[in-house]
Formats: sequence, C-alpha cells, structure tokens
Amino acid sequence: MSNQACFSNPGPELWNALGWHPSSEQLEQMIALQALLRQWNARVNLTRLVEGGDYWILQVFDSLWPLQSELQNAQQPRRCIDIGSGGGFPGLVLAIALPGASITLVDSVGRKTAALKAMAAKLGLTSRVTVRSERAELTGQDHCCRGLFDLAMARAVSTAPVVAEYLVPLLKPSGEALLFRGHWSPNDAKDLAKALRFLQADLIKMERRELPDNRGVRHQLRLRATLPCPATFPRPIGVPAKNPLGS
Ligand SMILES: C[S@@+](CC[C@H](N)C(=O)[O-])C[C@H]1O[C@@H](n2cnc3c(N)ncnc32)[C@H](O)[C@@H]1O
Repeated sequence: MSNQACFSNPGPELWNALGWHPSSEQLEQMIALQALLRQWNARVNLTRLVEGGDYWILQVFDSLWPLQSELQNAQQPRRCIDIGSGGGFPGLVLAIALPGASITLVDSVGRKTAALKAMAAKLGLTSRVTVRSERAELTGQDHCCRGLFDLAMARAVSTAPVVAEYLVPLLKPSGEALLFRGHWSPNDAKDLAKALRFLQADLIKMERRELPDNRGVRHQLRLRATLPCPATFPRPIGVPAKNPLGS
C-alpha cells in the first residue's frame, strides 16, 4: 500500500504517526462522526473535509496531535471548551478521545450548533458534551464559563490575538489555552505577545509538526494566565476582531 493510501484510512500507520491508538469503540465513533458529517453537510455547510485523508489527517489527526499529554491521561476529569467548533473539530474528536473530559462546544451559527447537538447525541456523548449557540465574546463574560476551564481551544477561528482574547478569560488559574495554527511566523509571535500583555497571560509552549502524507505544517501554541484576566476582556461582540489587542 502507498503511504498516501495508508494515511487515507484509520489504519495503524495513522495512529503510529500520532503516537496514540483509539479503542475499537472510539474508532467506531470516529467513523460514525464521518457518516454524520456526510448527512448533515447536505443540510448545513459544516465542512468539505469528510473523505479519506481529508477526514483522517486534516480533521482527526490535526485535532489530536497537539494533545499528546492529555491523551496519555485520557480518563482524567477535565473541563474543555472549543470556541468556533463549526462541524465539531477539534471538539467532538476530543470528546471521543478523552473519555474523562467534559467538552463545551461554542459556535455563533445556530444551524451548526443544532447539527453539533444532534451529532453528539447520535455518538452517545450527550452526558459530556454541552453545546452553546453564541458569540465567544459573550461566553467569556458569562459566569457559567468564565474562569472555569482546564483547556480552552480554537482552530481556524481568527488571528492569534483575537483567539487569545476569546480563550484566556475562560481559563482556571491552572488552565491552558490551546491555539491551533497553520503558518506561524516571528511577526505572528510579536503580535500575540502584545495581546498577551493586556490579557495577563504568557506563551508557555510552541510546537511545530508536519502532518502525515505531506498535508502541511501545523503549530500549537499553549498559553497560561499569569494573573486573573481583567474583567474588560473579552470586549463586546465584534470589537476583538475589529480592533485586535496590541494593534
Ligand atoms: C472556519 S470555521 C472552523 C471550524 C472548526 N473549528 C474547524 O477547525 O473545522 C470557524 C467557525 O468559528 C465560528 N466563529 C467565528 N467567530 C466566532 C465567534 N466570535 N464566536 C463564536 N463562533 C465563532 C464560525 O461560525 C465558524 O463555524
């Protein structure tokens, strides 16, 4: 089998490259998620990456590779939140891979959150997955979410300073924000550092990795709060994107 064919399937090559292997139940859930995305895509534009390597590498692998340490302690109770979850990446894949975690999925588009709720129910994840249909700027100011998460993440939602403003207010004092990035440059790092000064947070880790099958380079950035996030952040709806911190 060519490398490309191996990585287009959920076979051992994919999991060896990831350094984590799903149980048979988890694998079934990931295959079921793929089928649910095909169904829901007919009604709502969730994602076009649902077949072969597009699904297994660009969605599943890409959602899980930054979580090596969490995957080693997958039963540990954790509160996680995925901002701008879209079709459920990384949030729903995380809910499958981390049986100890509870996951809140947030998206501002009602049709997407309806699909997320229905997919979570079909996957048997309702007891651990909560779906919120709202803007992240409101989530971060809601006492039901602010300051309560061990892990707050976002993939493909906005620039790093904007995403940091959404995520940092959600963290417990010991929590970490996880930014999934594609390209990452020294200028991106400078912009993020300026934003983090406002949010009272530090960059604690940056990791680069190539996806299997030459599917591109990815970066993960981890942030931690140094002091409680000032109450003014996140600012009202639309302000973080219109006027990014530090710009
Ligand atoms: C490009 S999609 C990425 C979806 C998913 N995270 C992924 O990686 O496939 C961005 C998603 O973020 C949502 N989004 C963007 N800004 C948001 C905000 N301020 N609050 C909540 N959701 C937001 C959009 O509705 C959209 O579903």
